[in-house]
Amino acid sequence: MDYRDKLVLAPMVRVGTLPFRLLAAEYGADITYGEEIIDHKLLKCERRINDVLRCTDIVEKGTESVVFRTCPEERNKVVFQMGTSDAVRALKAAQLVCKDVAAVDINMGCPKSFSLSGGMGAALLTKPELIQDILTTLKRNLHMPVTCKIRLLKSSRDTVELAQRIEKTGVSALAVHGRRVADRPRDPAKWNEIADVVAALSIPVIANGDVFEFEDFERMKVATGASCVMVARGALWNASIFSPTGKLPWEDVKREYIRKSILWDNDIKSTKQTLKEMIMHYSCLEFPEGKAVTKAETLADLAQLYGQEQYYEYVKLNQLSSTRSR
Ligand SMILES: Cc1cc2nc3c(=O)[nH]c(=O)nc-3n(C[C@H](O)[C@H](O)[C@H](O)COP(=O)(O)O)c2cc1C
Repeated sequence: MDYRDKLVLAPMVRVGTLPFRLLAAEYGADITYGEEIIDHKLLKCERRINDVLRCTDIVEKGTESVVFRTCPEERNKVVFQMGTSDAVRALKAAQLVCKDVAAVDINMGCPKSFSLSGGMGAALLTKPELIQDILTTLKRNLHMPVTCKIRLLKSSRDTVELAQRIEKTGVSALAVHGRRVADRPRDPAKWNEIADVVAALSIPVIANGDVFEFEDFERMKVATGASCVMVARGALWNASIFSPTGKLPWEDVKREYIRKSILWDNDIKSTKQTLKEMIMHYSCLEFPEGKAVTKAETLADLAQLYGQEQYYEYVKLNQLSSTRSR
Protein backbone atom coordinates (compact mmCIF):
# COMPACT_ATOMS: atom_id res chain seq x y z
CA MET A 1 0.00 0.00 0.00
CA ASP A 2 1.35 3.37 -1.00
CA TYR A 3 0.50 6.15 1.45
CA ARG A 4 1.61 9.10 -0.64
CA ASP A 5 -0.86 11.67 -1.89
CA LYS A 6 -4.01 9.75 -0.99
CA LEU A 7 -7.59 10.68 -0.14
CA VAL A 8 -8.79 8.50 2.69
CA LEU A 9 -12.22 7.49 4.00
CA ALA A 10 -11.98 7.50 7.81
CA PRO A 11 -13.10 4.60 9.99
CA MET A 12 -16.68 5.08 11.14
CA VAL A 13 -18.60 2.68 13.37
CA ARG A 14 -21.81 1.36 11.80
CA VAL A 15 -21.06 3.43 8.64
CA GLY A 16 -17.86 2.01 7.18
CA THR A 17 -19.29 -1.29 5.97
CA LEU A 18 -18.75 -2.67 2.45
CA PRO A 19 -21.42 -0.64 0.56
CA PHE A 20 -20.25 2.66 2.00
CA ARG A 21 -16.59 1.88 1.38
CA LEU A 22 -17.31 0.92 -2.23
CA LEU A 23 -19.39 4.05 -2.68
CA ALA A 24 -16.57 6.27 -1.40
CA ALA A 25 -14.09 4.42 -3.64
CA GLU A 26 -16.34 4.89 -6.65
CA TYR A 27 -16.37 8.65 -6.04
CA GLY A 28 -12.58 8.80 -5.70
CA ALA A 29 -11.38 7.63 -2.26
CA ASP A 30 -7.98 5.94 -2.63
CA ILE A 31 -7.98 4.22 0.75
CA THR A 32 -11.09 3.15 2.65
CA TYR A 33 -11.12 2.21 6.34
CA GLY A 34 -13.63 -0.22 7.76
CA GLU A 35 -15.43 0.50 11.01
CA GLU A 36 -13.53 -0.37 14.18
CA ILE A 37 -14.02 -3.99 15.22
CA ILE A 38 -12.92 -5.15 18.65
CA ASP A 39 -10.41 -8.01 18.85
CA HIS A 40 -12.52 -9.96 21.39
CA LYS A 41 -15.34 -10.07 18.85
CA LEU A 42 -13.08 -11.21 16.03
CA LEU A 43 -11.75 -14.05 18.13
CA LYS A 44 -15.26 -15.50 18.20
CA CYS A 45 -15.43 -15.43 14.40
CA GLU A 46 -14.49 -17.56 11.42
CA ARG A 47 -13.72 -16.69 7.81
CA ARG A 48 -16.23 -17.88 5.22
CA ILE A 49 -16.31 -17.51 1.46
CA ASN A 50 -19.71 -16.26 0.37
CA ASP A 51 -20.27 -17.86 -3.05
CA VAL A 52 -23.57 -16.13 -3.64
CA LEU A 53 -22.32 -12.58 -3.13
CA ARG A 54 -18.78 -13.45 -4.24
CA CYS A 55 -17.20 -11.94 -1.17
CA THR A 56 -15.48 -12.95 2.06
CA ASP A 57 -17.31 -12.84 5.36
CA ILE A 58 -15.99 -12.83 8.87
CA VAL A 59 -18.87 -14.42 10.72
CA GLU A 60 -19.55 -15.07 14.39
CA LYS A 61 -19.11 -18.84 14.83
CA GLY A 62 -22.34 -20.79 15.08
CA THR A 63 -24.39 -17.86 13.75
CA GLU A 64 -25.05 -16.06 10.48
CA SER A 65 -24.01 -12.73 11.99
CA VAL A 66 -21.55 -11.03 9.63
CA VAL A 67 -19.02 -8.94 11.53
CA PHE A 68 -16.98 -7.88 8.48
CA ARG A 69 -17.68 -8.32 4.78
CA THR A 70 -15.22 -7.53 2.01
CA CYS A 71 -14.86 -8.28 -1.69
CA PRO A 72 -11.99 -8.58 -4.21
CA GLU A 73 -12.81 -5.16 -5.73
CA GLU A 74 -11.60 -3.39 -2.59
CA ARG A 75 -8.75 -5.76 -1.72
CA ASN A 76 -6.04 -3.19 -2.48
CA LYS A 77 -7.55 -0.25 -0.67
CA VAL A 78 -9.46 -1.49 2.37
CA VAL A 79 -7.92 -1.00 5.81
CA PHE A 80 -9.15 -3.16 8.64
CA GLN A 81 -9.36 -1.14 11.86
CA MET A 82 -9.23 -2.94 15.15
CA GLY A 83 -9.77 -2.04 18.79
CA THR A 84 -7.40 -3.83 21.14
CA SER A 85 -5.47 -3.59 24.39
CA ASP A 86 -3.31 -6.66 23.99
CA ALA A 87 -0.61 -7.60 21.47
CA VAL A 88 -1.24 -11.35 21.32
CA ARG A 89 -4.98 -10.95 21.00
CA ALA A 90 -4.54 -8.27 18.34
CA LEU A 91 -2.27 -10.54 16.32
CA LYS A 92 -4.64 -13.52 16.49
CA ALA A 93 -7.53 -11.31 15.44
CA ALA A 94 -5.58 -9.68 12.61
CA GLN A 95 -4.54 -13.09 11.26
CA LEU A 96 -8.18 -13.87 10.58
CA VAL A 97 -8.56 -10.96 8.15
CA CYS A 98 -5.06 -10.31 6.85
CA LYS A 99 -5.52 -12.27 3.60
CA ASP A 100 -8.44 -10.12 2.55
CA VAL A 101 -7.36 -6.56 3.33
CA ALA A 102 -4.63 -4.14 2.30
CA ALA A 103 -3.57 -3.03 5.79
CA VAL A 104 -4.38 -3.31 9.48
CA ASP A 105 -4.86 -0.24 11.66
CA ILE A 106 -5.14 0.05 15.44
CA ASN A 107 -7.57 2.60 16.85
CA MET A 108 -5.79 4.69 19.49
CA GLY A 109 -8.16 7.62 19.46
CA CYS A 110 -11.62 6.47 20.50
CA PRO A 111 -12.72 8.50 23.55
CA LYS A 112 -15.90 6.49 24.24
CA SER A 113 -16.23 4.92 27.68
CA PHE A 114 -16.59 1.34 26.37
CA SER A 115 -13.17 1.72 24.69
CA LEU A 116 -11.49 3.46 27.59
CA SER A 117 -12.80 1.02 30.19
CA GLY A 118 -11.41 -1.87 28.12
CA GLY A 119 -8.00 -0.16 27.91
CA MET A 120 -8.53 0.40 24.15
CA GLY A 121 -8.78 3.44 21.90
CA ALA A 122 -7.52 6.64 23.52
CA ALA A 123 -6.61 4.69 26.70
CA LEU A 124 -3.56 3.48 24.77
CA LEU A 125 -2.25 7.02 24.32
CA THR A 126 -0.97 7.03 27.90
CA LYS A 127 0.68 3.62 27.56
CA PRO A 128 3.54 3.94 25.07
CA GLU A 129 5.07 0.58 26.06
CA LEU A 130 1.83 -1.20 25.28
CA ILE A 131 1.52 0.68 21.98
CA GLN A 132 5.03 -0.44 21.11
CA ASP A 133 4.27 -4.03 22.08
CA ILE A 134 1.10 -4.16 19.97
CA LEU A 135 2.60 -2.52 16.90
CA THR A 136 5.90 -4.41 16.90
CA THR A 137 4.09 -7.73 17.41
CA LEU A 138 1.83 -7.02 14.44
CA LYS A 139 4.71 -5.73 12.32
CA ARG A 140 6.89 -8.74 13.03
CA ASN A 141 4.21 -11.31 12.28
CA LEU A 142 2.00 -9.82 9.58
CA HIS A 143 3.49 -9.35 6.15
CA MET A 144 1.45 -6.28 5.33
CA PRO A 145 1.29 -2.60 6.29
CA VAL A 146 0.40 -1.88 9.90
CA THR A 147 -0.70 1.61 10.97
CA CYS A 148 -2.43 3.32 13.86
CA LYS A 149 -4.69 6.32 14.36
CA ILE A 150 -4.10 8.66 17.30
CA ARG A 151 -5.52 11.89 18.70
CA LEU A 152 -3.49 14.87 19.90
CA LEU A 153 -2.00 14.72 23.40
CA LYS A 154 -2.17 17.65 25.80
CA SER A 155 0.79 19.45 24.23
CA SER A 156 2.21 19.38 20.74
CA ARG A 157 5.53 18.25 22.21
CA ASP A 158 3.92 15.20 23.82
CA THR A 159 2.16 14.28 20.57
CA VAL A 160 5.40 14.55 18.61
CA GLU A 161 7.25 12.43 21.17
CA LEU A 162 4.62 9.70 21.01
CA ALA A 163 4.50 9.86 17.20
CA GLN A 164 8.28 9.40 17.06
CA ARG A 165 8.04 6.32 19.31
CA ILE A 166 5.31 4.95 17.07
CA GLU A 167 7.41 5.59 13.97
CA LYS A 168 10.23 3.48 15.48
CA THR A 169 7.93 0.43 15.62
CA GLY A 170 8.07 0.26 11.82
CA VAL A 171 4.48 1.28 11.05
CA SER A 172 3.85 2.27 7.43
CA ALA A 173 1.91 5.44 8.26
CA LEU A 174 0.36 7.30 11.19
CA ALA A 175 -3.10 8.85 11.12
CA VAL A 176 -3.51 11.89 13.37
CA HIS A 177 -6.95 13.20 14.28
CA GLY A 178 -6.31 16.85 15.16
CA ARG A 179 -8.37 16.90 18.34
CA ARG A 180 -7.60 16.02 21.97
CA VAL A 181 -9.47 13.28 23.80
CA ALA A 182 -11.69 15.79 25.63
CA ASP A 183 -12.49 17.83 22.50
CA ARG A 184 -15.97 17.68 21.01
CA PRO A 185 -16.54 17.17 17.26
CA ARG A 186 -17.57 20.86 16.96
CA ASP A 187 -14.23 22.04 18.35
CA PRO A 188 -11.98 22.97 15.44
CA ALA A 189 -9.32 20.42 14.50
CA LYS A 190 -5.83 21.76 15.18
CA TRP A 191 -4.14 21.45 11.81
CA ASN A 192 -1.05 23.28 13.15
CA GLU A 193 -0.43 20.49 15.68
CA ILE A 194 -0.74 17.87 12.95
CA ALA A 195 1.87 19.91 11.04
CA ASP A 196 4.26 19.54 14.00
CA VAL A 197 3.94 15.75 13.76
CA VAL A 198 4.45 15.77 9.98
CA ALA A 199 7.60 17.87 10.38
CA ALA A 200 9.05 15.46 12.95
CA LEU A 201 8.44 12.16 11.12
CA SER A 202 9.76 10.50 7.98
CA ILE A 203 6.82 8.13 7.50
CA PRO A 204 3.61 9.37 5.84
CA VAL A 205 1.15 11.09 8.15
CA ILE A 206 -2.56 10.87 7.40
CA ALA A 207 -4.08 14.18 8.51
CA ASN A 208 -7.64 14.07 9.83
CA GLY A 209 -10.19 16.60 11.01
CA ASP A 210 -12.61 19.15 9.50
CA VAL A 211 -12.55 18.35 5.80
CA PHE A 212 -15.98 19.17 4.41
CA GLU A 213 -15.35 20.07 0.75
CA PHE A 214 -13.09 18.62 -1.94
CA GLU A 215 -10.98 21.80 -1.81
CA ASP A 216 -10.27 21.16 1.90
CA PHE A 217 -8.13 18.13 0.95
CA GLU A 218 -5.60 20.41 -0.71
CA ARG A 219 -5.91 23.11 1.99
CA MET A 220 -5.15 20.52 4.64
CA LYS A 221 -2.19 19.11 2.72
CA VAL A 222 -0.71 22.59 2.40
CA ALA A 223 -1.43 23.56 6.02
CA THR A 224 -0.06 20.36 7.56
CA GLY A 225 2.49 19.15 5.01
CA ALA A 226 0.79 15.74 5.15
CA SER A 227 0.60 13.72 1.96
CA CYS A 228 -2.64 11.95 2.87
CA VAL A 229 -5.88 13.45 4.12
CA MET A 230 -8.64 11.50 5.88
CA VAL A 231 -12.29 12.54 6.08
CA ALA A 232 -15.11 11.19 8.25
CA ARG A 233 -18.20 13.41 8.64
CA GLY A 234 -17.71 15.20 5.32
CA ALA A 235 -17.91 11.79 3.61
CA LEU A 236 -20.73 10.51 5.77
CA TRP A 237 -22.88 13.50 4.81
CA ASN A 238 -22.00 13.24 1.13
CA ALA A 239 -19.68 10.45 -0.02
CA SER A 240 -19.09 12.21 -3.34
CA ILE A 241 -16.84 14.68 -1.46
CA PHE A 242 -13.99 12.62 -2.99
CA SER A 243 -14.97 13.59 -6.50
CA PRO A 244 -12.75 16.27 -8.08
CA THR A 245 -15.64 17.31 -10.33
CA GLY A 246 -17.77 18.43 -7.40
CA LYS A 247 -20.30 16.91 -5.03
CA LEU A 248 -23.34 15.14 -6.44
CA PRO A 249 -26.81 15.93 -5.09
CA TRP A 250 -27.37 14.29 -1.73
CA GLU A 251 -30.46 12.44 -3.01
CA ASP A 252 -28.39 10.71 -5.74
CA VAL A 253 -25.70 9.64 -3.27
CA LYS A 254 -28.30 8.29 -0.86
CA ARG A 255 -29.99 6.27 -3.64
CA GLU A 256 -26.65 4.77 -4.70
CA TYR A 257 -25.89 3.89 -1.09
CA ILE A 258 -29.20 2.05 -0.78
CA ARG A 259 -28.58 0.16 -4.03
CA LYS A 260 -25.15 -0.93 -2.84
CA SER A 261 -26.62 -1.95 0.53
CA ILE A 262 -29.13 -4.12 -1.32
CA LEU A 263 -26.49 -5.57 -3.64
CA TRP A 264 -24.21 -6.56 -0.75
CA ASP A 265 -27.03 -7.51 1.61
CA ASN A 266 -25.75 -5.04 4.18
CA ASP A 267 -26.79 -5.32 7.80
CA ILE A 268 -30.08 -3.40 8.14
CA LYS A 269 -28.98 -1.72 11.40
CA SER A 270 -25.86 -0.36 9.72
CA THR A 271 -27.77 0.84 6.65
CA LYS A 272 -30.40 2.55 8.81
CA GLN A 273 -27.82 4.19 11.04
CA THR A 274 -25.91 5.56 8.05
CA LEU A 275 -29.10 6.90 6.46
CA LYS A 276 -30.19 8.45 9.76
CA GLU A 277 -26.84 10.22 10.11
CA MET A 278 -27.26 11.61 6.59
CA ILE A 279 -30.85 12.69 7.23
CA MET A 280 -29.99 14.33 10.56
CA HIS A 281 -27.44 16.48 8.76
CA TYR A 282 -29.64 17.64 5.89
CA SER A 283 -33.09 17.41 7.39
CA CYS A 284 -34.62 16.01 10.57
CA LEU A 285 -35.56 12.55 11.80
CA GLU A 286 -39.00 13.86 12.81
CA PHE A 287 -39.92 14.56 9.17
CA PRO A 288 -41.67 11.75 7.17
CA GLU A 289 -38.49 10.38 5.56
CA GLY A 290 -36.68 10.17 8.89
CA LYS A 291 -39.65 8.53 10.59
CA ALA A 292 -39.97 5.96 7.77
CA VAL A 293 -36.27 5.08 7.94
CA THR A 294 -36.51 4.69 11.71
CA LYS A 295 -39.50 2.37 11.25
CA ALA A 296 -37.95 0.26 8.44
CA GLU A 297 -37.18 -3.31 9.48
CA THR A 298 -35.65 -4.72 6.30
CA LEU A 299 -33.74 -3.67 3.20
CA ALA A 300 -36.96 -4.38 1.29
CA ASP A 301 -38.68 -1.66 3.38
CA LEU A 302 -35.92 0.80 2.50
CA ALA A 303 -36.03 -0.23 -1.17
CA GLN A 304 -39.72 0.59 -1.21
CA LEU A 305 -39.22 3.88 0.62
CA TYR A 306 -36.67 5.05 -1.95
CA GLY A 307 -38.37 3.64 -5.07
CA GLN A 308 -35.86 0.81 -5.53
CA GLU A 309 -38.30 -2.12 -5.45
CA GLN A 310 -37.45 -3.26 -8.98
CA TYR A 311 -33.75 -3.17 -8.29
CA TYR A 312 -34.32 -5.10 -5.05
CA GLU A 313 -36.32 -7.81 -6.88
CA TYR A 314 -33.70 -8.02 -9.64
CA VAL A 315 -30.83 -8.47 -7.15
CA LYS A 316 -32.72 -11.05 -5.08
CA LEU A 317 -33.65 -13.03 -8.20
CA ASN A 318 -30.04 -13.09 -9.35
CA GLN A 319 -28.86 -14.20 -5.92
CA LEU A 320 -31.47 -16.95 -5.88
CA SER A 321 -30.45 -18.29 -9.28
CA SER A 322 -26.81 -18.13 -8.26
CA THR A 323 -27.65 -20.19 -5.14
CA ARG A 324 -29.55 -22.76 -7.22
CA SER A 325 -26.78 -23.14 -9.78
CA ARG A 326 -24.33 -24.25 -7.08
C1 LIG B 1 -20.17 8.15 12.92
C2 LIG B 1 -18.71 8.14 13.29
C3 LIG B 1 -18.11 6.96 13.65
C4 LIG B 1 -16.74 6.92 13.97
N1 LIG B 1 -16.14 5.71 14.21
C5 LIG B 1 -14.77 5.65 14.34
C6 LIG B 1 -14.08 4.41 14.38
O1 LIG B 1 -14.67 3.33 14.28
N2 LIG B 1 -12.73 4.44 14.52
C7 LIG B 1 -12.01 5.62 14.61
O2 LIG B 1 -10.77 5.59 14.71
N3 LIG B 1 -12.64 6.81 14.54
C8 LIG B 1 -13.98 6.85 14.40
N4 LIG B 1 -14.61 8.07 14.24
C9 LIG B 1 -13.78 9.29 14.22
C10 LIG B 1 -13.42 9.63 12.76
O3 LIG B 1 -12.71 8.60 12.13
C11 LIG B 1 -12.61 10.94 12.67
O4 LIG B 1 -11.38 10.76 13.35
C12 LIG B 1 -13.33 12.14 13.29
O5 LIG B 1 -14.71 12.16 12.99
C13 LIG B 1 -12.69 13.44 12.79
O6 LIG B 1 -12.80 13.55 11.38
P1 LIG B 1 -13.85 14.56 10.68
O7 LIG B 1 -13.59 15.92 11.26
O8 LIG B 1 -13.55 14.43 9.22
O9 LIG B 1 -15.23 14.08 11.05
C14 LIG B 1 -15.98 8.12 13.96
C15 LIG B 1 -16.61 9.32 13.62
C16 LIG B 1 -17.95 9.34 13.27
C17 LIG B 1 -18.58 10.65 12.88
